[in-house]
Amino acid sequence: MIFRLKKQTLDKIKPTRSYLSSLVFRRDSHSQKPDYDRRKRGYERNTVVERKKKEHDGLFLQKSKGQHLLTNTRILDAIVRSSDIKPTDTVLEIGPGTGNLTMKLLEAAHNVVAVELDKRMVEILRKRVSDHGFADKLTIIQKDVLKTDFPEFDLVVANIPYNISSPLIAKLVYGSNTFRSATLLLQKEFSRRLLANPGDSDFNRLAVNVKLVADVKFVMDVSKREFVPPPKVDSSVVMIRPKEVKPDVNVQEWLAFTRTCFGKKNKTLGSMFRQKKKVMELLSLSAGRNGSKVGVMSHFDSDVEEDEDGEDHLLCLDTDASMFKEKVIGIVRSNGFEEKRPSKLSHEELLHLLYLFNQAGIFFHDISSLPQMDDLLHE
Ligand SMILES: C[S@@+](CC[C@H](N)C(=O)[O-])C[C@H]1O[C@@H](n2cnc3c(N)ncnc32)[C@H](O)[C@@H]1O
Repeated sequence: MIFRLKKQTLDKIKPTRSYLSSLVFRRDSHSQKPDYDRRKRGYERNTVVERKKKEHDGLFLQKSKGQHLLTNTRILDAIVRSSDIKPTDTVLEIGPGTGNLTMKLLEAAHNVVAVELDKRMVEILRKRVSDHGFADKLTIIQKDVLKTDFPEFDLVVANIPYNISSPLIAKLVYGSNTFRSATLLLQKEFSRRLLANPGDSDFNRLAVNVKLVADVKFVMDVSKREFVPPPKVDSSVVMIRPKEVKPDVNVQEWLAFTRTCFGKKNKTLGSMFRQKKKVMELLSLSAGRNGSKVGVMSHFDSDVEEDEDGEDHLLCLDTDASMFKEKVIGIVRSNGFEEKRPSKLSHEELLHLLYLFNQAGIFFHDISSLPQMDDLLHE
């Protein structure tokens, strides 16, 4: 068993075998083996060094909560400058941690609403803010940001935990709050995906969904060395600005449609909509919408064969299903989409294709399931 140590104690530790085994790794005196294995000692000494790296002012930082604190003042200032905060603004900060960014935001904004999951962080933040005389300007909500209804705010500025990037951005851009912009520190790779445009090789479902309703601008890259503890990957700051005029489309229908279109990388729309599984799924969803019952799924489970492209073909078709498949393919073909790849299409083209499907009574979203706003990325 390894005991947790205070920072002061850790600072005193010299990584020598005798000191570590006497102080750090002492179990109870009875169970301690006199000839403790050398390799095991080395491993445990490394563990202490690793633990020490994850400690910040005596606070153990948890990777599972994405606790990588941004410590470089120059970068914190640059983020605040690029966020375009007005002195009258209410800023929403997600994951304030110990308050490195919060302090800067409090100087620039009228007030800050900070949503933080970790009680220990909340205590440190509260004390730090009140020591600097800013307590009146800060509201802390100690909750999981994904399960919190936001109060009104003008801007979001945050160094967020990377593991919730996709659902959090979905909550912001497809949620009910109106705001000017969200300046977010994200994993570099994720921000590149978010910034991709139609025609780019990496244009993807995340970008197509976010950019339907918002503009995304690159602000700057931030090296992993600027964080304590350093994460494994570099980061980037991006600014997301909700569009003033958003397309008139059912969001759930759009999200389900893009899940289909971007589900298989590099497939043409023709081959996508020829897949047996997809045709049957659409038939079932659309029949449900149009008020008729279909029980055709089971007819086909045993009547499918795969060609050399890995595509499923229906061999023995029920008349309804066969006609439905022709209808689906007909829409894709007659509008010139058959040979196109979704990553090459503009929003206008994708919206037009969805419109054509819906007009023909073909739907993508299962109205009996719960709304899935957090699903921007998953295929
Ligand atoms: C990357 S750290 C940023 C800390 C601070 N803003 C900074 O820049 O130094 C992310 C913070 O988000 C908090 N956090 C993680 N998951 C959260 C969630 N679901 N809701 C709210 N806060 C969360 C963590 O506890 C941590 O303090």
